[in-house]
Amino acid sequence: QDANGTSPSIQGIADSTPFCKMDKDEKLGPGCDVTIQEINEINKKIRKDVLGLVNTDFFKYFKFDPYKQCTFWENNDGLCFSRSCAIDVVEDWDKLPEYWQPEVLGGVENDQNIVAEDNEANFLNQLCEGTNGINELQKDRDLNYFDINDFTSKDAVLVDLSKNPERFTGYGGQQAGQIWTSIYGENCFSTENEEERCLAKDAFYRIVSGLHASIGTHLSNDHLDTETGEWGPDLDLFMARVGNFPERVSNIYFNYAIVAKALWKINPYMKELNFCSSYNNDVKSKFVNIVSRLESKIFDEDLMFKDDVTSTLKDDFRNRFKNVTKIMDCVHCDRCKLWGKVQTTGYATSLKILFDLDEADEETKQKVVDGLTKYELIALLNTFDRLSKSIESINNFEKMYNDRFDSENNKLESFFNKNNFFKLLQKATESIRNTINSSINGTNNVVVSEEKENDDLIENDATNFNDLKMPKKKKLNNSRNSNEDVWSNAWNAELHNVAEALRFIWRSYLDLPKNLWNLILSNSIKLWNAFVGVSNYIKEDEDANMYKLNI
Ligand SMILES: Cc1cc2nc3c(=O)[nH]c(=O)nc-3n(C[C@H](O)[C@H](O)[C@H](O)COP(=O)(O)OP(=O)(O)OC[C@H]3O[C@@H](n4cnc5c(N)ncnc54)[C@H](O)[C@@H]3O)c2cc1C
Repeated sequence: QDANGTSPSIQGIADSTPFCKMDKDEKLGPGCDVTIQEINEINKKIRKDVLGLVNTDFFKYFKFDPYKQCTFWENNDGLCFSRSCAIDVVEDWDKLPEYWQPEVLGGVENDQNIVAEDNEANFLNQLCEGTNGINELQKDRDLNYFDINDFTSKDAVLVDLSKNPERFTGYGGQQAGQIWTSIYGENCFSTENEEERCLAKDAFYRIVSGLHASIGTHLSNDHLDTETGEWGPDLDLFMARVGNFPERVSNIYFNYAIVAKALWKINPYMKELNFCSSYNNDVKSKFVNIVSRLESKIFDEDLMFKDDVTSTLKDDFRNRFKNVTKIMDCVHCDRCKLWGKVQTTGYATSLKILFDLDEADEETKQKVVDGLTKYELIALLNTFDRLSKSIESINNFEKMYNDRFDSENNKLESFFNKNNFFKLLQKATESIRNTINSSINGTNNVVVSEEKENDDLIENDATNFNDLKMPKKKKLNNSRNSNEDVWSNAWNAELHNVAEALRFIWRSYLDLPKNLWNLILSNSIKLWNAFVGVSNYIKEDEDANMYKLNI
């Protein structure tokens, strides 16, 4: 055992756990001057505010079109019939809080139909004081990494995200597999510059894999136990989907860095916009509180798409990511589609802010910041919350894993180190070996050896078996040496054998008259029976056991 009391074999197992394989003090990769440990610390500090923010009335509503056609393959008809796949849409406007009612919001007449017809876009715009807050949907589509039609469709619905949590839905199988394959398949860029392509490919893959792993973390963290009917974390599922793959865990942190940097980058402009202050002062302070904990070094977006040569690559990247957001239309499970849209739009917004907003250039500022829609902001914040929640869950799963690992180690240790079956078996084997040796060398050795084993057992396990009453140890006279014992035993045995033989002869002489008398009597009876004819009636040599009862 080492200084910590851990046996080398167990230490070896501990070193090879997936969590140990992750170096928490190593930087997350090129472009990220931050470690997993540092992100854990940041996340702990801001988690409460992030949660508070996504539950405010501004950030908890999202608009999307669940009926939009899948444009990537035909015959995409199919439905997820599980209740967990369904979404609850905001329909009953009367039940919304007073400040959500149309007459309070910008003097719209008390006519719910107007709100419905105008689409909720108008409704939400007024929530943030229209032009004073977030601008109308941006028409300049070139800069977008998502499909802007998602929010202009007349079939789009408004959903309260807090009432439709991202969790296990049961969606999976071939359809889900096809979606993931298509998404990963978008990671294919055409450029001569090998280095740029590698960086773009790597970033694209990490974003998609981080999204995939984050979804896997949520569905494992909020999983339905079909036996008890209760929702809760499933450690085995998490390990199978994410925990056993340090690379996937690291990609979640990478995505956290990307979205955090995008938030950091728009922070100065949020102040300018006097963001939604008229409806909820708390929102702004929470936002500022979160962003003030983030640092610029968390992600260096300048490493990618550095010069003009890369602008084609950037366009390619943008179009391919836009495809990822559109592939979400092919998802059969509405709940998964909703969160898929929220998060891909959140990443799309981050990429736009990171790669197209040049703080030194007023024109890009106009294009990017002033053009941000509230849906992008809602998606951005909610995506950050999803990642923040994933990181919280990963830390929680790590604790669960270590607790289980420790308790299994303890069991393993006590299994091998205490007086368990295998130890007793080992002792029994030694004892048998000694017995065999003793029977070859002499009988007393067996006794001595067994006694010694008993003594050892009692002494070694005195602490473990205090409650057990063991028989008193026999004290043996060990003064004679073993050779003397052998000869004296042999002599005594021989004497004993001779005495027994003499006793047998003497006993035979004593019994002779009685035996002679019995013999004469038995033969006389036989003769008499023959004389009177009984011998024909009973066959004496017949086995008595052969008689049968004929009842
Ligand atoms: C957009 C979308 C949203 C979804 N949302 C939900 C949801 O909210 N709730 C829910 O219960 N299910 C959701 N699903 C389904 C879920 O993601 C899985 O597809 C499903 O649980 C089946 O999992 P699986 O083990 O078959 O492998 P999948 O997760 O489907 O993965 C397929 C293959 O991809 C590889 N892979 C897995 N994870 C990664 C990773 N992080 N990085 C790189 N490669 C990886 C593995 O080789 C794996 O075999 C969603 C699916 C999609 C496409």
